[in-house]
Amino acid sequence: MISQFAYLQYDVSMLITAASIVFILRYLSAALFSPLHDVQGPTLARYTRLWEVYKNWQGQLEHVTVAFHKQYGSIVRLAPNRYSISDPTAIRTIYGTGSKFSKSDYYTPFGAPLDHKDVFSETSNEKHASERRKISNMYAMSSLVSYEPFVDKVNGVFMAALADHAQHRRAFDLFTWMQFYAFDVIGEITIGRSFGLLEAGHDKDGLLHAVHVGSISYGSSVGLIPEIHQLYLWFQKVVPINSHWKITQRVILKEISARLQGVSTTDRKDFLAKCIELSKAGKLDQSTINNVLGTNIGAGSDTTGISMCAVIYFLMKHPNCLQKLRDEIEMADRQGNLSSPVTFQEAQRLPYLQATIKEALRLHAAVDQILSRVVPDGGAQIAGRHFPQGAVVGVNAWVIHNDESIWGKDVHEFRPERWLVDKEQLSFLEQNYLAFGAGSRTCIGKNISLLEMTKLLPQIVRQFDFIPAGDSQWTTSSGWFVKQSIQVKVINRGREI
Ligand code: HEM
Repeated sequence: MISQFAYLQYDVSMLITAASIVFILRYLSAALFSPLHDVQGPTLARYTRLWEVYKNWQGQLEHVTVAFHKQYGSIVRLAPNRYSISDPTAIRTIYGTGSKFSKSDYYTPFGAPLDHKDVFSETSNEKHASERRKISNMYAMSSLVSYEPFVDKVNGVFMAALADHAQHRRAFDLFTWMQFYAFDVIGEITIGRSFGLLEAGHDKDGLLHAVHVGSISYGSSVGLIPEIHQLYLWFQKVVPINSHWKITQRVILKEISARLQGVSTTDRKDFLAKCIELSKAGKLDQSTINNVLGTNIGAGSDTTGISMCAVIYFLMKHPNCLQKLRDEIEMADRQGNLSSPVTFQEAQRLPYLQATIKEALRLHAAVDQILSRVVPDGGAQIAGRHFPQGAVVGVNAWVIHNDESIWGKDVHEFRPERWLVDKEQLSFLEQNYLAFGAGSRTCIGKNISLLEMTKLLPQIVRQFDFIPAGDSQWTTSSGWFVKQSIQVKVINRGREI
């Protein structure tokens, strides 16, 4: 009996050793004999995806990627089969019209754990195109007018919160409050009610935490080893855990059911109302509705919060730009070109405001990683070399926005004026601007975020001065989104639009 057990132990250890050798040999041969074996990057990234997972966990991947491009040139290896490209021509090749590159399975863990994927996490180009067609009208410029009253309402609450901070000379974290603002607006626009974060002054229902942990942190790390996601989904079926995704779903399902039963207001033209209308016309099914509402909350809140925080931060650090913006707003007001509150249409006619937003997002793009895509059948020529099909490639906004050959010697300076150029030069800059992504997978919610930013900023900069309440430099931490942290105070200038 004892000797049989010893044999069994021997067999098992032999098996483990053999499996490990096969595993290591597979990795080594892939690293040494791949047609891309000579692409440079951190040594560990040649053999394992864990290097990028570790860097993502450390929260500075955008800076690390920029630094590696400086060291190694236009192609940098991030993992055995993942490459960051800094050559501007790659933007058209990878994301341009008619491109056959598809999203890599990095995106899958960001989506709902359902067979029916949302537009953000769907990897098939065909399925994505059909899903996006069904919902795009709700995000179109023509739909924005119906969302304006919701933005105005939350803007009012936000201005009151700032006035209260000013009156009590209270220091607060700028990003956190911009995040409260952005979540409250997206709540109003999407499900018909604000999440009440500005009024509460804290993440009262744990929604921000749930989105951060369940979608962003989870997606950005598990996306780098997506096989884990399949295991997690299987595990969830066996052990019914209270996942963070379920927390956001509960909020959404509660609102849908209230609306269908006529408990909540039905005369609003928000996303929920539009989805129900489309569903009654047989154009949307239940899971698409859940996906639309969930994606708005997951993809449309932190991004806008980060971007608003960036605009205010850079204006605070550049009083001359702040003054130019104020002059533009006051001039428009004197000429009778600004209503109270400022309409989206009026804000679009404020060129310095538009330039300021673009410049802030250039220097601080919300997303820290490459927008990864899979090289299609037949391979592709990118940045002067052939990539075989199946290789994962992408351009990182932080890298391209730091490229001196595009933006000039003052690439690191905050200078909104760089956007106030003739049509041809502007179109060149915009082709190299990735804050909202590019091509068929470009941000569907861009106009909504611009609606929020361009309406709120004139009000804020006119009425308040922001000053650092401690360290004047923010700190940042990334993991798909690059979130900031800085304590500020506001001073009420006593002027209102
Ligand atoms: C300033 C705010 C925003 C920024 C910086 C931003 C950034 C981005 C970026 C970079 C992408 C492309 C991702 C990729 O290719 O991998 C994207 C896609 C997306 N964004 Fe935004 N976003 C913002 C606001 C919003 C809002 C307000 C919504 C919804 C209300 C939204 C919903 C989406 C969706 C659904 C996609 C996927 C589109 C597709 O694949 O067809 N975003 N966003």
